[in-house]
Amino acid sequence: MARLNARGLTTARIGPLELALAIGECIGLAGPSGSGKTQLLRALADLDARQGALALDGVPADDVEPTEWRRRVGLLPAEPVWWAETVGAHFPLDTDPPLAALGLNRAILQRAPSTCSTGERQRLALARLLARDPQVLLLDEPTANLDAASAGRVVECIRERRDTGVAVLWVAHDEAELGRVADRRLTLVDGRVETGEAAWS
Ligand SMILES: Nc1ncnc2c1ncn2[C@@H]1O[C@H](COP(=O)(O)OP(=O)(O)OP(=O)(O)O)[C@@H](O)[C@H]1O
Repeated sequence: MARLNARGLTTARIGPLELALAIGECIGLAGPSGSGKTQLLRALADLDARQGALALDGVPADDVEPTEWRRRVGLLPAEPVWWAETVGAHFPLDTDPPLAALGLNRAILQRAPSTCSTGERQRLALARLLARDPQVLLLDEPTANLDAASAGRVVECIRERRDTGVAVLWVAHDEAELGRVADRRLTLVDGRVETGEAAWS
């Protein structure tokens, strides 16, 4: 059974398309700018109006509270939003976010988000997402603002989650990065899945 399954998924800008993301699988999603990658992630996270069927571990999205669906199917946007005064206020209570694994010091939790660098905020947004323990990770260019060392930490962190059964959909423009992280790759063109390749190295 697929961890995340989409059938006939259609929004104003994508589809209809089929997608099956297996337990412990990382699919790399490529495609030209404007092809609909972000829109696909948003549709899977149930953030936009859509048609078609979505299911998580066989349970239809319509049978799951939208907030619970979004906790289980976690989206890391390309431009994460910060609303509270301190970084720490964005983290759920009683959780242990993987800050050290992402090269971040706990002291950063006391700071205002605006005082953090773009790359720090990108990793903090990932830590915030992982702290909620999603079963599916939808990652929109998660290493776009990072140096090689930080990007490597992100890759390791996501691999560890994948190895525990989390399913990952990883959007990137960098073919080499997708080659490193993805079990297989899909390409989106004009909102439709154009190619699916067999397993990468
Ligand atoms: N709210 C909106 N109103 C009108 N058009 C939109 C809206 N949101 C997205 N689009 C359009 O939908 C298309 C797909 O956008 P999307 O952000 O999914 O592309 P993408 O593949 O993620 O691109 P990139 O690689 O540049 O991030 C684009 O042409 C975009 O301009």
